[in-house]
Amino acid sequence: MAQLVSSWSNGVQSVPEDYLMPPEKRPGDSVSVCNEIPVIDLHENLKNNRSDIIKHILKACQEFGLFQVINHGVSEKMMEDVMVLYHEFFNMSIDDKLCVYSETPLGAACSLYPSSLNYAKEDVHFWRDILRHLCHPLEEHTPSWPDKPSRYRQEVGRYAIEVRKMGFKILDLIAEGLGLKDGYFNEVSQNHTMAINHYPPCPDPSLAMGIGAHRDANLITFIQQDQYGLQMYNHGKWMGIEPIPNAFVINIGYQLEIISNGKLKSVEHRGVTSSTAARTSITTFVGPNLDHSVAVEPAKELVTSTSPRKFKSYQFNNFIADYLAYSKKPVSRDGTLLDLYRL
Ligand SMILES: O=C(O)CCC(=O)C(=O)O
Ligand SMILES: [Fe+2]
Repeated sequence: MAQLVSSWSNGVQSVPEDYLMPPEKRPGDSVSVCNEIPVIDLHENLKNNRSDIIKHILKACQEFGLFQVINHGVSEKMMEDVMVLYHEFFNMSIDDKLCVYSETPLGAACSLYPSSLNYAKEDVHFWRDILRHLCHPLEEHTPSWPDKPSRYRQEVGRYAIEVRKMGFKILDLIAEGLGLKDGYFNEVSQNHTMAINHYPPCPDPSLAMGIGAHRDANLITFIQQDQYGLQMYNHGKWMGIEPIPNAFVINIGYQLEIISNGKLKSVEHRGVTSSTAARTSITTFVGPNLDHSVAVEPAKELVTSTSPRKFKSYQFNNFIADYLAYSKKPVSRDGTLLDLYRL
């Protein structure tokens, strides 16, 4: 239990040695918030011009691999309530958190753990705690979820349903933009996992990381954030993502890059800490299940004589094994995990 950052960091005056990032992995010079990252108003655009919004989304996925959406259909009240619920959750006593704490979170239906799935083998830890659980099918998974605060299962269950609906709506817009049929991504979207990150205030944010540079292994990710801290790497530099109340940040994962035959780009991103404010991000990962039996590969419709196939076919569980092995390697901008899958 002592490993949860939220259980020992309150009042700590300096960053403990096993949280000191090596210089090349530290946040570096001050990063400014980027105003060019598209903020797409789904309500206005869908009402007035569906084809414009599709173009807008595709352009964002090609240029940045990331965009924000507002008026997305998930109720603002629900988003606010769930954020308050998670503040309460991470402020609960250690004893209350123990019910879901796990030192071996990999493969668990629900667990609360520090840093990453790899804590025991890490040289340096990240300055965060994570509550992670499966969400689909809902009835199957809610019994494994926390039962404190007492409204947890009901409120988060409703939130998961709404975010899933929004997710499919956005995936259908992306499918249409790529020239794929409605519902094209349904089969590779059966895994719906929520990971709620909590980054307590850190005595020296220049020396630690909330989460290191990475790309997401899944198809697409939806993030609700309450404070600044998320950054993406683009055009040779790190850029901050502005926290917009009631918006979702949407970022493209490796599977969407591969299935789109490289037309959409996965985005490298990371999270920094603050010395004054705790940060909570409610992350929803959508992608294939680990036991997804059909090979993942570029959509046949996107492979043509002018756009030859770029990636091999593979089983998703093998990809995840490579992803976990790769994430332990030193950061290098010369290549990505995708090089292993390129033809
Ligand atoms: O905290 C965030 O905003 C991002 C977290 C993240 O990138 C992840 O959990 O994969
Ligand atoms: Fe991520």
